[in-house]
Amino acid sequence: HKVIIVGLDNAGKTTILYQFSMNEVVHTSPTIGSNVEEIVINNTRFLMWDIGGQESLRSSWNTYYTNTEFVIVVVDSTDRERISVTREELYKMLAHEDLRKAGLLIFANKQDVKECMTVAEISQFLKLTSIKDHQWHIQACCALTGEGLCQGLEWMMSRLKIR
Ligand SMILES: Nc1nc2c(ncn2[C@@H]2O[C@H](COP(=O)(O)OP(=O)(O)OP(=O)(O)O)[C@@H](O)[C@H]2O)c(=O)[nH]1
Ligand SMILES: [Mg+2]
Repeated sequence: HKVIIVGLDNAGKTTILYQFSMNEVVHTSPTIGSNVEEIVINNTRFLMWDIGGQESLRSSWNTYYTNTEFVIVVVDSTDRERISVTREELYKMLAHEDLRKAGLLIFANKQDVKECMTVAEISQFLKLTSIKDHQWHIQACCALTGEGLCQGLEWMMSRLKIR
């Protein structure tokens, strides 16, 4: 199952990818292009593409969309200034033909930081309840400790069973 991990630069996408594949916090630098890892959970294989989020790279996110079953959007919960940029990018993606059937998992990352936005605040900013044409789920997490990441994967697994 093909999964893409997107979101603004510095959101924690690469940190999440390597928590999934190695159970470790790796030292990251901004991703240019992408990283890909295979993750196997209960005999289910996910091919996860972690894509660089810098502004100049966002226009090429769409080259990764073909056959994507899940989009993981990683939000830096401490970045109140740019949540509206995430919202724009989110709705642009959801409108793309190649992602018509994709499920949407949102990670509200960096929950370890004091005074970060809560899941409720992020849901509201992103207007998630207005999304009717995609299955979606939002999950609080901390990529540094791994907290919340398994719950996100469990949601994806549960969607696969329904289909
Ligand atoms: N406090 C805190 N910092 C985190 C967390 N997750 C990631 N970070 C830090 O955020 C910074 C950016 O993480 P990356 O994983 O490189 O971010 P990215 O989304 O891959 O960024 P690009 O590749 O530029 O798109 C790093 O310094 C991470 O250590 C978290 O849950 N809490
Ligand atoms: Mg990265």
